[in-house]
Amino acid sequence: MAPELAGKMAAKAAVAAAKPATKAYVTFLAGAGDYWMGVVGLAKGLRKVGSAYPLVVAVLPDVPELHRKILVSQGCIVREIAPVYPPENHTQFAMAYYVINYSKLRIWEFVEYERMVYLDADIQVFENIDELFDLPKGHFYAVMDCFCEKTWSHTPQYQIGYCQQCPDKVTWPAAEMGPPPALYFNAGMFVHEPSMATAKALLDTLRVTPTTPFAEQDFLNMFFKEQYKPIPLVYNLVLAMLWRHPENVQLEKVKVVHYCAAGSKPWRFTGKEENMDREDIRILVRNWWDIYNDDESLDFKGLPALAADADELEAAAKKPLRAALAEAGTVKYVAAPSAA
Ligand SMILES: O=c1ccn([C@@H]2O[C@H](COP(=O)(O)OP(=O)(O)O[C@H]3O[C@H](CO)[C@H](O)[C@H](O)[C@H]3O)[C@@H](O)[C@H]2O)c(=O)[nH]1
Ligand SMILES: O[C@H]1[C@H](O)[C@@H](O)[C@H](O)[C@@H](O)[C@H]1O
Ligand SMILES: [Mn+2]
Repeated sequence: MAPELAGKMAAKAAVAAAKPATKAYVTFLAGAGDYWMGVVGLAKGLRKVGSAYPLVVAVLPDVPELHRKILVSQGCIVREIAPVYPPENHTQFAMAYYVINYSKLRIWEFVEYERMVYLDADIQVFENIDELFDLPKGHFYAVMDCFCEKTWSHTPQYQIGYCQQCPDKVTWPAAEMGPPPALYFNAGMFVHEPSMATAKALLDTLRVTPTTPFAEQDFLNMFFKEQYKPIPLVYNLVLAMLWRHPENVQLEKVKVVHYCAAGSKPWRFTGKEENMDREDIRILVRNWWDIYNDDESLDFKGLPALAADADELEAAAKKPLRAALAEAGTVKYVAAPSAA
């Protein structure tokens, strides 16, 4: 190659490398509680599977400085967002719940990214899912939910035993109840395209939409009804699928696990809640910890002053799990590597 051309190409490559990524994973963090551990686990999981894109963490103002520093030390891009309040005149006792969940809508404002894959902090990625960034644009991609858990008892679906995961088991009684409900996704994982126009439309619509039990999840389902395209459940295994629809699950093919069933958050797992004593659940929780405890990667390196505090936080958060595993006697607990 002519040296001139090679030089030009090298210059072009340097410009491309210097350009900020236009694709990124994004998660969301609220409060001073222990969800930061979920974000750390997720950041490590994404790194472990060799994701080519960074993890942006949208944080509410109430996330303590220490937690933000831990996330930065894990390679995350921390972005503060303004809280989104639910429409006026709605149940005050549930205010915190709604503020937390509706604030997720701010991620449409991250317009420096053309495409993002949103993942809840209670999600772990066990295989590379970068291919999701290449899906055709113009749609909203997410995995279909399951209606069989008690959390759904307020819905007609649950009351008649209908679930979109097995629509032939109990067929929808269209004669009495009208057309079946639209396909409904779990909002713990989705692929979206940030846009100020969409962000504005979301907030404007929210202002005139009554709150509902599944907060932003119900809202997004309503808002993106026409654009929604289901993707295979390997991209968001809602744990209840394991006992509600085992015939639909091939666990060895699952790439993304969503620890959303009651009592399943790995960092506060006790194994005592319903279904949590299952072997598959215990293994999935252990797999999450294996990634969380993996110190091959960034693991608080370079922030020695903060490490002591981080250790204290981790030790406190791990107590229930250690006790549960010791009790069960099935899993050998491996202490977290030293943060120093
Ligand atoms: O104190 C909290 C609570 C929640 N979160 C963030 O909000 C996300 C959603 O909360 P959960 O994961 O606890 O909720 P679930 O997965 O159990 O519930 C489901 O319903 C919710 C609304 O009811 C959301 O739609 C959520 O994405 C969906 O999977 C968390 O992952 C986390 O990213 C925090 O940071 N701090
Ligand atoms: O189906 C799931 C499940 O029932 C969870 O417990 C609930 O938190 C989610 O919002 C829902 O989508
Ligand atoms: Mn979740």
